[in-house]
Amino acid sequence: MNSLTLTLADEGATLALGQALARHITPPLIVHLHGDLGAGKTTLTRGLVQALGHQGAVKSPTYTLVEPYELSGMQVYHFDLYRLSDPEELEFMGIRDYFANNTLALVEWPSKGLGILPEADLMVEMAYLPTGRQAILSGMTERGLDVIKELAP
Ligand SMILES: Nc1ncnc2c1ncn2[C@@H]1O[C@H](COP(=O)(O)OP(=O)(O)OP(=O)(O)O)[C@@H](O)[C@H]1O
Repeated sequence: MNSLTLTLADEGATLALGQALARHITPPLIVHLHGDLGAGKTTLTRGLVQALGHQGAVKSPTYTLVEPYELSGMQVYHFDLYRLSDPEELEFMGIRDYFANNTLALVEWPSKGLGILPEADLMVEMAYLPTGRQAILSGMTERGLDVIKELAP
């Protein structure tokens, strides 16, 4: 199975998916989070980051581009590239240095970094449903496919 389609009835279900991901993720892993404004990308990230042990709030780093966390012995970077006007800006911030061995990278709006942002292991596409949200998870590499296998019911 290369992908998994899930219906998330409410915010709690999105948080629970983040928690489930936290249980099955081993770094290095790059997760791209696609979806319109308000589709639930930050909520999913919050569930994941808090399940890894972060106690405080999790906000989208829209202006700072990246929020770093050190959790469960790994380096976690939460990117929000919404305000990136040119993918070249990622070169200036030394993007490659963020994708080291022990790193989990969660990237909102990866389409803004096209061509420079490293490819995803796992792609998550969030979309609106008449009630709630849908999440489609796709494994893009062996490492990403392993996560899908673990998550599959
Ligand atoms: N499965 C769900 N059903 C209904 N509402 C949800 C669901 N998941 C998250 N939400 C709600 O959707 C709203 C927007 O979520 P969130 O901020 O995570 O979106 P986002 O994709 O990060 O948006 P942006 O691109 O603007 O940062 C929040 O109020 C959140 O509680």
